[in-house]
Amino acid sequence: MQHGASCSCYYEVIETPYTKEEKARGVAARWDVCKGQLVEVAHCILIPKDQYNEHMRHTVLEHYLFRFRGEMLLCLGVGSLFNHSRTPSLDYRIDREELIIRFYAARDIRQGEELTIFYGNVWFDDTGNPGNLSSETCMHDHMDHEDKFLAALDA
Ligand SMILES: C[S@@+](CC[C@H](N)C(=O)[O-])C[C@H]1O[C@@H](n2cnc3c(N)ncnc32)[C@H](O)[C@@H]1O
Repeated sequence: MQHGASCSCYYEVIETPYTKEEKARGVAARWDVCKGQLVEVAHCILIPKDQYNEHMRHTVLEHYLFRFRGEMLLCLGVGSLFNHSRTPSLDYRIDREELIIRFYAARDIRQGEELTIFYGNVWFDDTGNPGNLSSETCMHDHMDHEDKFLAALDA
């Protein structure tokens, strides 16, 4: 079921009953998307390290931050609503200078399919159960992710 007004973009926000938020959402493709297609350009807010350590890591936002080379980014818009999958339909690249995350189709995606990203190995097992999260570990661990993405595009 769609939430809110529709738009001309590639996605729509959907309900995801398998996630446990009070209002559980994810993102789905509004139509077929080809591998490599740029799906979303999301602007981010850089979280100063001291503010992250003293405040944000103790809040729900800890579950929404992207870590990039030791820094924390809060991704605006639907960039914060992509759920995790071990076989994600999206990959992403972080532009630290512009504070932008670009999300690309990691493979051909069918209309209605959920748009997911890979959060990193610590978060969920294949059944969606919480993984071995430590308070030091943040949601989207970008380390060595770009190589994987570029390899996928070249395949
Ligand atoms: C970045 S948010 C994703 C959007 C979130 N579903 C929402 O409605 O706000 C990350 C949170 O979504 C949930 N989540 C994401 N992927 C999941 C999955 N594969 N299985 C279960 N919960 C998931 C977890 O609660 C996680 O803390």
